[in-house]
Amino acid sequence: MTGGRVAHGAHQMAVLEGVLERVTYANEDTGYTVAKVDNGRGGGGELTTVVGALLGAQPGESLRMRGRWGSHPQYGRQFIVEDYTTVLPATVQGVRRYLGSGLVKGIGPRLAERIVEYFGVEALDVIETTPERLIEVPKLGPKRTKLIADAWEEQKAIKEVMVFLQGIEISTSLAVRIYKKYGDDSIRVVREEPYKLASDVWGIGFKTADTIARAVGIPHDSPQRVMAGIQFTLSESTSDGHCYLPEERLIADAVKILQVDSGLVIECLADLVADEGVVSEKVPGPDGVAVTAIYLVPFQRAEAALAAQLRTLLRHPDDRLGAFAGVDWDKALSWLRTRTGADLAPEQEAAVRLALTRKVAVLTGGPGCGKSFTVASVITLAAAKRAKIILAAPTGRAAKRMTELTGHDASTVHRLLELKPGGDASFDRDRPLDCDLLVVDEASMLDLLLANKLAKAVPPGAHLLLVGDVDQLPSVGAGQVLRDLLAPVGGGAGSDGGTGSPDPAGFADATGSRSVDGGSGPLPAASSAPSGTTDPTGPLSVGDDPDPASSAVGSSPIPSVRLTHVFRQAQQSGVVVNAHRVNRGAPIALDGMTDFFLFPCDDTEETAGLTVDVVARRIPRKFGLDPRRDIQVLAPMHRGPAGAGNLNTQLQAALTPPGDGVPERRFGGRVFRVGDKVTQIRNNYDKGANGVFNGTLGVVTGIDSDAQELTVRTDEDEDIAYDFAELDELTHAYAVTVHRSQGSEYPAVVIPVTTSAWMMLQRNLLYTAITRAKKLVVLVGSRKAIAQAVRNASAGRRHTALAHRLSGM
Ligand SMILES: Nc1ncnc2c1ncn2[C@@H]1O[C@H](COP(=O)(O)OP(=O)(O)OP(=O)(O)O)[C@@H](O)[C@H]1O
Repeated sequence: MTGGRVAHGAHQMAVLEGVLERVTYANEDTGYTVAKVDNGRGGGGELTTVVGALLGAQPGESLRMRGRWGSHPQYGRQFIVEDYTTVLPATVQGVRRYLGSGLVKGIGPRLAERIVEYFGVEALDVIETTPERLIEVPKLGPKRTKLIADAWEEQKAIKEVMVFLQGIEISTSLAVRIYKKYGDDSIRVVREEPYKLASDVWGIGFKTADTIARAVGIPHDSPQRVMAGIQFTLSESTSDGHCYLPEERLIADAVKILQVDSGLVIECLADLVADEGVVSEKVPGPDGVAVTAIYLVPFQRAEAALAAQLRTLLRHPDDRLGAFAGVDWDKALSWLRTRTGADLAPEQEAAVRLALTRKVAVLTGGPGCGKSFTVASVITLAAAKRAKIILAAPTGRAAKRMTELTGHDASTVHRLLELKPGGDASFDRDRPLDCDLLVVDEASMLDLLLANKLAKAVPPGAHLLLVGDVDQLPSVGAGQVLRDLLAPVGGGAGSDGGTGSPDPAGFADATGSRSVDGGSGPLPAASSAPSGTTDPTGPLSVGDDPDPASSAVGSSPIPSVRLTHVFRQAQQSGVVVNAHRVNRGAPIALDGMTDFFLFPCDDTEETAGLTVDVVARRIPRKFGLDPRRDIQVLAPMHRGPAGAGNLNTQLQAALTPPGDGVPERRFGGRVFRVGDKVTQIRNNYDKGANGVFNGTLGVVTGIDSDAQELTVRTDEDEDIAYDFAELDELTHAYAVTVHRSQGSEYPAVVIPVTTSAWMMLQRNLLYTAITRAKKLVVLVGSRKAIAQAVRNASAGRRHTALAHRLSGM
């Protein structure tokens, strides 16, 4: 079959068969691939160049490609592939390559060699019809024989589905996923309900489902298509951070995406609302005028539930930190001073009191303002009262940092709640967490869905303290929870500082053996209540703050404090100073800085090259930092010459180049090598002890072609195995986008800023990037672009109604 016959058909369509020898280039976005095929011509191993959509084909596979011959001005004669199928090879050489390519789990190149040596060209036949004979191969044990037989059976079952799916141009890895999801029902689902794939199968979105639907003959204006398209439009908008879309905007966007009449969209939208496929609700829009908001169901439920739960928590009559209701704060704080060795600033003091006396509270502030110090103080006081404390953060890195700063164990929110595939959590309203105080750091990263799950799991009577910097980029997922919690209602000024009247009760001794019963004392938190309130748990709408020290966040329904004072130590840091300058719109200061640099460069491509040089040579030389471990490139965008994608390619070439004995594995347009810095790009609940989550960083430590596995040692020191077919869950992480870096800190941060990223040049983006650095920031790029970013404070507004729902509390 690999005889290299070339048959010319009508319209110059030709068929080429041969073994895929190697992939020269593959664009993972478009699937465009350039590869070399051995079609048996020229004897001396001369290879034919083929180009086209070959994504998913692996070296070693025998391909039957349809297409036409063409000629490239530079590369000469080549075969342009229209479509292809995988065929079984018929020569010893082909069988060896096929078996050794990793297609069959349990067989790697060496074992393939041995099997083919023994059975010759019959090897595939033997595996197919009498797999038990494999045991005849020297040193092949019964266990391995069985493994191979099973893997082959699975392959066979998948094959029929594959043939069908490949016929409609679905890549092998997607076909495997479709098969895993629906099994023998796969062909029916694909034929009759292709849009179901978009919601059921990771890696298939509306666009792919739409292509499949077209291929199986679903009409362009079928209601199935339009409804799926409306939901897709909403789900796209949630990726932009919106929780809902105003009806008119949804219709306009859906018309554009679907290319159908608005009348049809309006009709199908009405049906969707009636079928509860989406929720329609009147809410106040950005300028206060009511709009009809259309939500995907989970987002509307989450928004309503989160507001309701915060209200329940805030108002609940029980108080698990009731001891603090009657505490003598002077005593408590002076005791605290003996433990920490420093006085709290007045605004920090206000925050500490708020956290311990109000059941829901928010602490915000920029770098160097002492958020961590304040949190540590809250924890120290609560621990002295033997409170059960839980600490968590949205990312593993943030949790690790919280542990370091407080000396108490912190976990990720995902692990804390034991989130499972599909999004269910072990802990929720029916089975709340066992704690008196839950502190969540980096709360700006909490998206609506996660915040809702978190709030649900807080036991009534416990305290929830959310800590974060509201000026950071909002969460990657939909919503802007922290910002909404701080949103002022009405025109009221001042935040509430939670100041309380002194209580005669003394603070617990250092051992915490004596607990203070505050039940009979006045409730300090009520200080900000409108006078005359009788609600023992304090008011829900907070009035002016009598404490001048805490700066105004505005009168939000959720008690909050914003720290504004930058501590002296932090003022020495160029990173902190410039973060604050950027945040208030002042130009970046470089004079005399020893930890903040700019390498000016106006050309985008040169900026990329310079960035690589800074990471691979300049910083390591001057600061002795390790380019992989200590330095992180944070790019405003993924695309473009100075985007994270291209920088990853260049940084990989500089830091982890190909070499003899460096194992590698190609997937799509990427090559993974041992030593590569990588990151997980989806939540996978099946991996590791408790799942591996989007954003987890790691290093590739092994590539095993027999087991068809690549191993990654994560930042959390866990070894995670990836089947070769799962490598689309990983991407290189030498450079990541600023959005992906949220909640992480790195010793050194390098930020390429070019005018070509103009759309992304926003103040909170640059601010977020700078604040990720612990010791060193190097900007590379255009002064103009940097100035533009600093000026542009118009952070895109997100459509959410959480603030509105909270204001109704
Ligand atoms: N009350 C205080 N008295 C003296 N120094 C303080 C006080 N509070 C904070 N600091 C110091 O100021 C610096 C910044 O504090 P911290 O790290 O807590 O702030 P932060 O940058 O806001 O925290 P994070 O960004 O981790 O939330 C630290 O060196 C800290 O020790």
